[in-house]
Amino acid sequence: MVRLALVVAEFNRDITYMMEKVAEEHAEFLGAEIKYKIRVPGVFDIPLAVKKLLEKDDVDAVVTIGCVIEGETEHDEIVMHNAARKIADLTLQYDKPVTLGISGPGMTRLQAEERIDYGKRAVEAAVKMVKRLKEI
Ligand SMILES: Nc1c(NC[C@H](O)[C@H](O)[C@H](O)CO)[nH]c(=O)[nH]c1=O
Ligand SMILES: CC(=O)[C@@H](O)COP(=O)(O)O
Repeated sequence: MVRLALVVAEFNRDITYMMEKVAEEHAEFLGAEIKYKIRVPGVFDIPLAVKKLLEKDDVDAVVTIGCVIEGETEHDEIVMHNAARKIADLTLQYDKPVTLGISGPGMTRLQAEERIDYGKRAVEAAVKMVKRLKEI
């Protein structure tokens, strides 16, 4: 059984809550176990939580869930690009899949509501990566 950990950003909680539930439902459908779930204030805060979870021996992969919605400035770009870069760095550093279930940047709230399935996609990718990496 694939053992997952979820890191969920609370910022835009009305949207990330739905992303979280869809992701959990898909993990159950795939027969994967969610061993840990941690909520963080926002997407920018995700990498440290990912690092702590990757250090656990009973975690095969980490799924990140969040939603970055544009404001009046380009702050959304800063949040997303830095978080995404560190997430990519961590997956290579710890040799475990860390998948990106974070929508945005440059996104309106309506566009975010249309992308609730990003968390589901990230669960799918995490399970596939764990299984396929074991084959090589
Ligand atoms: N604007 C969004 C944020 N901003 C907050 C940061 O992610 C972070 O929590 C803060 O800078 C403190 O470290 N976060 C999101 O998840 N989504 C946004 O649209
Ligand atoms: C992406 C965010 O943090 C967002 O709340 C920033 O809004 P603003 O660009 O208006 O400061």
